[in-house]
Amino acid sequence: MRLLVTGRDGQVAQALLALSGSDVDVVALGRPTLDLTDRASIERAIAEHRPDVVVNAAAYTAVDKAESDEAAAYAVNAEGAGHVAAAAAAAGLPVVHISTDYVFAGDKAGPYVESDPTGPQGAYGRSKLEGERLVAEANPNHAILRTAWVYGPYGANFLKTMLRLSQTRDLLRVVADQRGTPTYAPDIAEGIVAVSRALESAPGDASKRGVFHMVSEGETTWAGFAEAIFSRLAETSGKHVTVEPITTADYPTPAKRPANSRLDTTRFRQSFGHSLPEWTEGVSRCMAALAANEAP
Ligand SMILES: NC(=O)C1=CN([C@@H]2O[C@H](COP(=O)(O)OP(=O)(O)OC[C@H]3O[C@@H](n4cnc5c(N)ncnc54)[C@H](OP(=O)(O)O)[C@@H]3O)[C@@H](O)[C@H]2O)C=CC1
Ligand SMILES: Cc1cn([C@H]2C[C@H](O)[C@@H](COP(=O)(O)OP(=O)(O)O[C@H]3O[C@@H](C)C(=O)[C@@H](O)[C@H]3O)O2)c(=O)[nH]c1=O
Repeated sequence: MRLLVTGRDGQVAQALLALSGSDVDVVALGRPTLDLTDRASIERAIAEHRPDVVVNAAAYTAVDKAESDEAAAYAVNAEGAGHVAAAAAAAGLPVVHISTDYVFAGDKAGPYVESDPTGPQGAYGRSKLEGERLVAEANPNHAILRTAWVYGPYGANFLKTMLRLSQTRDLLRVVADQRGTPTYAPDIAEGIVAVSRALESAPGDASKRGVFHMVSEGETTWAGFAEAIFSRLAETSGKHVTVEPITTADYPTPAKRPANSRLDTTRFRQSFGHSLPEWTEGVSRCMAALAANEAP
């Protein structure tokens, strides 16, 4: 099976590339070769590489910047995602599209299921929600995978920000009233491959089409995530960093984040017979990969 992945240098795209081997062939293309705002560039890539499934892992992910740059976020996350899905549809191919917990308002008491009403709190979430709509409209043969709090050895993410800040600080203030599930990019990549195989091998199966929540097992807060990172750092390097739990109000940001980002993964697990490991396992694996210098 060959996957054409948009966004070559992203966290998820890099994790997919790392899986490329005899079983799955991954071609990942980014700008300028493949630009989501240029549908013809996507069509050219499909014609040249002849994939079995197209995976849209490219996105405008600067959550705060999107507040003052909504048109740019919309061009990539909404219209661009629609272009990817339409180009795949024109070639008769399924599309796997990655979306986010930030499509929800975050005011539900329990974990969100796929059919819950959406209510994005910021420009990034709005653009991603519109992307979901345009993908579904352009290509019925789609799986939209909502994930959350992505981190990994490649690219920019919260775990790497914590490690960077710990080089100069012994105490970090981190919000403890936003709940969700950190999800390790290599586990997301495994999930995408499982979904892609299902789309390819079960062409008309509606149970494997639509929106799915795909995050690691378990849940925590950003402060809990930071504590897990620093407890492993202490084990491996002896460096101690204290996490001071604070409220969202204590950490003002341009974009409002959902207080509850928890996603119920039942539909994903039942439809694909696949689940992602506990979030704490990913933290250990990521720290080990970084310590072994497996990624920049
Ligand atoms: N990061 C997270 O915490 C979460 C991410 N997601 C979603 O998961 C997916 C993957 O995210 P992640 O791997 O973290 O993303 P990254 O921010 O690591 O990478 C995004 C990639 O998209 C590329 N890109 C941006 N604009 C375009 C464009 N116009 N054409 C082609 N490529 C473009 C960027 O390329 P360049 O280097 O050129 O800018 C970059 O390589 C996205 O859909 C995201 O919305 C969902 C939940 C959480
Ligand atoms: C760096 C830092 C952040 N925070 C808070 C701010 C925020 O509420 C939370 C996370 O901050 P970040 O800006 O790193 O993460 P953020 O960019 O909000 O992450 C989001 O990215 C997009 C792409 C998604 O789709 C989401 O699932 C989610 O992963 O942690 C602290 O409390 N203290 C700190 O020192």
